Amino acid sequence: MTERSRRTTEADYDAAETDYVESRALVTAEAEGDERAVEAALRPRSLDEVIGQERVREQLSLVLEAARGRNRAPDHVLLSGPPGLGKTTLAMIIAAEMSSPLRLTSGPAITHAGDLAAILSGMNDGDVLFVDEIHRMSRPAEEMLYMAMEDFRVDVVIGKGPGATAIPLEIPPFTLVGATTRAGLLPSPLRDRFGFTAHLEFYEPADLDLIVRRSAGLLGVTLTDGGAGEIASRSRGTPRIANRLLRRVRDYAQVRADGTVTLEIAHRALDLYEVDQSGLDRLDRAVLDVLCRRFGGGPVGVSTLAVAVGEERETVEEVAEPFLVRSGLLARTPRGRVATPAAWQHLGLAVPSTAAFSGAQGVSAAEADLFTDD
Ligand SMILES: Nc1ncnc2c1ncn2[C@@H]1O[C@H](COP(=O)(O)OP(=O)(O)OP(=O)(O)O)[C@@H](O)[C@H]1O
Repeated sequence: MTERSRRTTEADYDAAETDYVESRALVTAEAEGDERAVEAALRPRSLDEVIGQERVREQLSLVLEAARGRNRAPDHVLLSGPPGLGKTTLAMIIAAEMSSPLRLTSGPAITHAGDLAAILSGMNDGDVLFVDEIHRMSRPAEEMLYMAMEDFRVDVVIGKGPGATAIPLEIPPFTLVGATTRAGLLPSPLRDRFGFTAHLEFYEPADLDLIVRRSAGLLGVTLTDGGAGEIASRSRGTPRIANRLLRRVRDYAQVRADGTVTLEIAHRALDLYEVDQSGLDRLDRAVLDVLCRRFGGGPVGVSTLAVAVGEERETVEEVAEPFLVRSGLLARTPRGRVATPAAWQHLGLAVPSTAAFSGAQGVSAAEADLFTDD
């Protein structure tokens, strides 16, 4: 295991432990101004506390209950979906519901097969291993994982070339929970080894409303119906954003008003933070702006778009794009990303009669990338 991955794993593990061992340390966390700790304290702890995602919740509850009944580790679970929808939360809940320790790591931290072997060799019967961003694991580690998932065994290769020897290493039965924002990037041998796959969808405003109210309760924030609704409707279907906006609106209410989050206060605060009525933030608007004003509505490749807005391709692709597509403002086509008529209207621009969107067929991000040059 490399020093970097050891540090990542241990730090993550410590963070998970802290989440679970300590009670909801909101007061302390808040006093220390630690936003990450506040976020951790807002996480639902059991499936019953999870709001929305009914189908995933029901399916997962069945998988876990059956495993508990058989007194066996549940099948490996793959969670996919855009950031902030609750993948880490669900991984923690799986471990908690199985009363099993949780180990956390991430794909980018596993740079060598040896890193993975070191993690796996420290596992105990029934442990849950959470690998975030599993699509970013190195190829040799990925191949080692196939065998570990299926046979609970890995071959650790010692040495190089003709003198190399493979030492088999038995691993106690464990449950792998993989999370990915890009399920399409997972090679099918890996995808097929997950016994249960759940795709998390963006949340409906009514669910976000409940999430905002629950978090406000935990944070001790007084909030009116209008205030909750306004935050929910600007949260881009994402609980993490709902919680973040709630914290910013709370700051505004505390400093500029009497502390109560009303519709008016939420409205003013979110305008100040440049989150518009549809929940689009600066990056979303920058993507649409560049697409319409600089590239005439597209089609344009995602890498070009990312350079034009000064962001990483992954950020545009994984953070901005899914919400823009879902909002009907952007389409992925075989020739590149295209602004829809609604995007022009959203920016207050006239829809050009020659808009590239006419007749555009929406395709998945992976398909769109097959055709574009970036
Ligand atoms: N269903 C839910 N009900 C209530 N709160 C939720 C729910 N899902 C997520 N949250 C809240 O949203 C925050 C973000 O969730 P989480 O970290 O699990 O997302 P994620 O999908 O793992 O994101 P990333 O991929 O960026 O790590 C959590 O702190 C949690 O409080």
